[in-house]
Amino acid sequence: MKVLVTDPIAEAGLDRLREAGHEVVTGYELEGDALFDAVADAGALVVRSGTDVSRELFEAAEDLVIVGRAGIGVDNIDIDAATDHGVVVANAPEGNVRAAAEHTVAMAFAAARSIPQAHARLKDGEWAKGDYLGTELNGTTLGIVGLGRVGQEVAKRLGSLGMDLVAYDPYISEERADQLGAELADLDEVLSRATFLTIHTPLTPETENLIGEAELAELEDGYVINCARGGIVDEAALAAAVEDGVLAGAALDTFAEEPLDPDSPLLDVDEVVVTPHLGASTGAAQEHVATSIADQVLAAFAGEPVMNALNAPSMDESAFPRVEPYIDIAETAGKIAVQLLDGRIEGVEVTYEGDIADEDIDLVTASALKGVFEPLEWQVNSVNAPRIAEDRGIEVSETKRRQSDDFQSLVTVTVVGSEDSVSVCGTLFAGDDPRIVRVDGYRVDAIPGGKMVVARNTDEPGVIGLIGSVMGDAGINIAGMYNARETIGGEALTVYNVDEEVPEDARAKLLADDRVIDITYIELNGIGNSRSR
Ligand SMILES: NC(=O)c1ccc[n+]([C@@H]2O[C@H](COP(=O)([O-])OP(=O)(O)OC[C@H]3O[C@@H](n4cnc5c(N)ncnc54)[C@H](O)[C@@H]3O)[C@@H](O)[C@H]2O)c1
Ligand SMILES: O=C(O)[C@H](O)COP(=O)(O)O
Repeated sequence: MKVLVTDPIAEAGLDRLREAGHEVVTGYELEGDALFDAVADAGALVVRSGTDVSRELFEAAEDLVIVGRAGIGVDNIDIDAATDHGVVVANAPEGNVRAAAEHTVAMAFAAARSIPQAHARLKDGEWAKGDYLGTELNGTTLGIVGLGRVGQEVAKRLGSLGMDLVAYDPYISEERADQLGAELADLDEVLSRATFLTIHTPLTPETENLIGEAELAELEDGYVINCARGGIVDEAALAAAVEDGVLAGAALDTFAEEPLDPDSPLLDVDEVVVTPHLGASTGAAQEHVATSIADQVLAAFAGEPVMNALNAPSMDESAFPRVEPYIDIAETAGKIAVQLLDGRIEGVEVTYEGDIADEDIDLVTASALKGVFEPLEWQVNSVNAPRIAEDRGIEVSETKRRQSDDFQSLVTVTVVGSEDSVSVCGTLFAGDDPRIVRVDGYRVDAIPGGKMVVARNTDEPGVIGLIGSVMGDAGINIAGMYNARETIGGEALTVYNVDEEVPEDARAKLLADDRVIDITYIELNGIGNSRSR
């Protein structure tokens, strides 16, 4: 597969992709049409914060399976569009946390002690010792906005340097804050108590311009440090507040527009320290995020769960072997069930019985939905199948039962229609042998793969013979046949695994016989299921 890498990542990550046999194409300068052309045949796109991964880009990227963000922030990626296009978005949320926290600490000291300014003057030959009277961090209060991964690491470091910690984060528990020695408070209180305010939230509609002119004024004579994302602090208001002496200083690593405009007012204010988004730029952090993303790209290519997927079910690696067979079984069951249903789909129920009920089954349910929607939709996969259900108002439910009467594990996919519903059950026999064991209430024993015919007919002598001879005349080899009936002389259902496609005319010939109620032909491998009833 082609992996397009549009922001620089560590060589270790690129090597891992190459060693797995993929073509790695780097295009750090790509923009506009050139970027769209380059992504057109890419299976994966790997980015940092420098690439705008827009809806238009997804539209141009027909083969794209995954966008890997070698870092944390995904505000440059349209995740909604990725989901619509069935593309997994994954990031590397752990690898650069300590680097970002250390940079934040460095920026706090840089602003408090005017290190860059004094350094620049001394380099110019000026001994400006009398011009700088710094602020001690020890004994002052640090206000933390966003007590997530980076915020917590900053709390540990600056707390241990003697700062009092007060944090604003509506999504963190009191207990966790306590463990860090931080007091939780609302934003106003944080602003009124803090001398240093450090920002560690993602950029979201909720956090955009969270810190504007009014908030800065509350921070009276304090310092703002932003190593999270530009746009959370209003840059013009910040420049003015420092310039006017409302604040003592600021230190910024991230900006609303990057690269920062050389005409930005921030650059005109001496007490504003800036770095060009360097928080994650350490060798260790870059190697970590690059290899993490490479591994996730390889997992996506192999159809395995992607560890840090943001828009797809993810799964613990150690659980995957136990769950993997049921992913295919559920997809097949969904595919069969939907094709046996008459009328509109109103809901999909997936039931897990036995050992499988103890597992993380999000991916199995997503796969069942993929099976249900695949005959109806192009480009459906386990990423966008839950979205398709939601968009269409199709209710999805999961039920788990630890007991299973007949099987060690059983997965049942029920497609609920406006008038009727159809259930298909699958299991794994000993020796990892997958089987469809019930179709619409009939006990069968069919292989869930290849080409399949499900026939419903009246239970009379000669019908199976008729089906066999029509198939034989059409040159179709029957590999397996599983017949079940309601009552003697009632309705019967037979599942045939066949080696060749069953042509339209053969199906028509069967349907012309009154004893045949319906014939459904299903191709289980690949898109292009056809159905004839
Ligand atoms: N400068 C850099 O190079 C660099 C490096 C790493 C991370 N970052 C950025 O740092 C930020 C934090 O990263 P992280 O890994 O700690 O993320 P995280 O998701 O672990 O933590 C973010 C925290 O913000 C909180 N939050 C969300 N909305 C909030 C709101 N409206 N008000 C208050 N709190 C809110 C969340 O509850 C969460 O605890 C992100 O923006 C990330 O992109 C920058
Ligand atoms: O969100 C992140 O991971 C950091 O901001 C780092 O961004 P970068 O990978 O573009 O340096």
